[in-house]
Amino acid sequence: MIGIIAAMDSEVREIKSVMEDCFKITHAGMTFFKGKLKQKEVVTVQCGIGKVNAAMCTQVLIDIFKVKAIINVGVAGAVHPDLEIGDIVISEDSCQYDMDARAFGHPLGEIPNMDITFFKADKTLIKLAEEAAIGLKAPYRIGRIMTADLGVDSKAIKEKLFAEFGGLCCEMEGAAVGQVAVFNQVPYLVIRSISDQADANLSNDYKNNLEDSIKNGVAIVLSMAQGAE
Ligand SMILES: C[C@H]1O[C@@H](n2cnc3c(N)ncnc32)[C@H](O)[C@@H]1O
Repeated sequence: MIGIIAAMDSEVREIKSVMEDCFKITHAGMTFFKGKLKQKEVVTVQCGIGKVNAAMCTQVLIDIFKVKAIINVGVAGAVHPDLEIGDIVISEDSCQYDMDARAFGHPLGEIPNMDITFFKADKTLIKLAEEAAIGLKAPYRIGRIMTADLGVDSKAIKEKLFAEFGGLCCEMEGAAVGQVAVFNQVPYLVIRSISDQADANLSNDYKNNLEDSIKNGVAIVLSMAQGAE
């Protein structure tokens, strides 16, 4: 069983529309759709926006649904200067850049007393996603995804983030899924499609590109399901 987590309703709707034998289970206020995607057993869920929602949802997928791998799909703001709207970012790892315990002597982004800043994604899932992107001729990059409970709409913030962490894009769930998955030793991957440039045009970009960007990300997940053993 593979868990697919998305923050938003339209992402789940896209995936659900191609699932078979689908039924609904509600847990912790979230609706899980269990069924088959290209013959693979999957459970798809809308976790809502933000790190706490994403973390809660990931733990439920692991404990209740016993998933063997987790894919978080969604949209993100571009941080790497060469990324364009619609491009795909595949996580090599992820970090929580709003974890700031520097006042207690810990580096920015490090989870205090746990000695970890970057949550490594699963190599096999990375390869599957890359093959899917190549197959779909979708422009993609593999690299770091940066997560916080913050919508980034400033060139200054994104430049600071790039300098500090070298991440490709910013969003609000990936590294929360990453932390829970890594601590539970469950393979995970984040796939993001760029919906905006994380700058002052955020609200316009986001509104105009959301639906197309969502489709790009979901297409990768569907193609991965097709290709996986
Ligand atoms: C608002 C939703 O879209 C993603 N998202 C898309 N663009 C950005 C951005 N510039 N900053 C933060 N999150 C973003 C988040 O992950 C969240 O789920």
